[in-house]
Amino acid sequence: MHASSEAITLHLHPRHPDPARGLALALDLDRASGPVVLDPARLILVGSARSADLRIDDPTVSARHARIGGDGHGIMVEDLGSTNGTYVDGVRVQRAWLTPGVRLGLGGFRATVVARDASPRPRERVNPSGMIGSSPVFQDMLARLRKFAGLGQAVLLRGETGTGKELAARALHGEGPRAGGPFVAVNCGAIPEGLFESELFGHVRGAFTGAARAHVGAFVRAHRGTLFLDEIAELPFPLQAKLLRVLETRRVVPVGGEQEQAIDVRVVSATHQPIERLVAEGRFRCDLYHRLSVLAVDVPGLGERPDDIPELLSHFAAELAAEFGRPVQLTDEALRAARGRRFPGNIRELRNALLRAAAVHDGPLGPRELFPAGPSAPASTAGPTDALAVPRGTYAAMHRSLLELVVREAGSIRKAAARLDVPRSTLCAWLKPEAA
Ligand SMILES: Nc1ncnc2c1ncn2[C@@H]1O[C@H](COP(=O)(O)OP(=O)(O)OP(=O)(O)O)[C@@H](O)[C@H]1O
Repeated sequence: MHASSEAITLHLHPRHPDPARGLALALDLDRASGPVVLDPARLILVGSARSADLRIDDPTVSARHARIGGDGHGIMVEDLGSTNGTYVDGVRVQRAWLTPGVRLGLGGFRATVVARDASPRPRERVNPSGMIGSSPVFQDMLARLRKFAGLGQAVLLRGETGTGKELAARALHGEGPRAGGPFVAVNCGAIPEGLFESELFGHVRGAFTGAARAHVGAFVRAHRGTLFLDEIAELPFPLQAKLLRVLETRRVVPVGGEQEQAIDVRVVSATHQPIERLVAEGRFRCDLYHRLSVLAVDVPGLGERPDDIPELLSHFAAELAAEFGRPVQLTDEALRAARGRRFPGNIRELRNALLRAAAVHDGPLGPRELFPAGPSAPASTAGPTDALAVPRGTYAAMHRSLLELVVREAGSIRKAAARLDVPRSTLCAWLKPEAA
């Protein structure tokens, strides 16, 4: 997912600025020199360029990354077309007010906005990375994320498309000890097969035709931070072995190069595919799967937390109101209708429905404005979607399909192996296609 590649950039208004406090802000960069006071009467240029007023020496920060300054009402940050984006509480923004307590991200660099003269304090325990939702299933997931954030191990995020896996990855990064390091997101589903190696590990100049310049790979860019590998199931099979080697040796060699480079990276990966089934079918390496899923988090779809839908809609309405500079209101009827609807594209689909409605209609938005295509099948009619059909073929094929069924039922190969009382490696071997 793609907060970083979304077509729409929000002009976010995270909280209404309180002029009394909003004008007395400082930026806590976690430096020994203490927070940098933000002068409401002055615009400062923030970036990695030597000439920047506030220089941040970080490879993910652009030379002229953002501008921060007062406009008489409060202090704002404005992205200046940076490569890796400006984030407020985990949401990519073009422009946003800064208020005490918000987490400002410049590329992979993180800083906290604090009230001037206030000593930096840990953020109150609100949902991390601006993730909205109060339902028990969602709060359980957040509790898991918080617990895992402090650990160094790899995390696999599983969940349907649009459920917030990238936000969850950012939360793992932002709430953990690597928060000051870079967060680098790579969408494995969007990289042409021939470029994978170079994207992940980099290449030296002249490594292949067209490689006129050296390229720093994602692993090196994520050094001391987090590498988010989205759509990990799309990683071509031959690359899976290479990725495994890098994870085991903690060293990368750029394409065409000889020099190994040590890397210290936490890998968080995500998939909306039934990855255990892909492992069972021999399409995803079992050993890599185990490497990536030391810890796993299931990000619930909206179908599992319909009670959060009104809250999410109200949150997005407030964001859009700030962007459009006019109120965006939803009727109670619209909120009720949304709660009873299915959203296969989950939160992304929900937000886009509101965005479309708010762009077209000025007044309060009812069900008809929000869902002009008419009612969808109510949420409760969603039947079982992907029951595994066991083929009536050869004994070997049926045997494998039944094992796959056990893996899916159990939720992981490890659990399935425990249920069958066989070592994990044995189950992996049985599941290989050639074993059928
Ligand atoms: N809990 C949440 N609260 C507020 N906004 C959310 C939440 N979860 C997701 N979003 C928003 O929904 C959109 C989709 O989220 P995200 O890209 O993280 O999903 P994803 O699961 O990674 O999607 P994909 O599988 O398609 O890559 C984003 O705009 C994100 O900001």
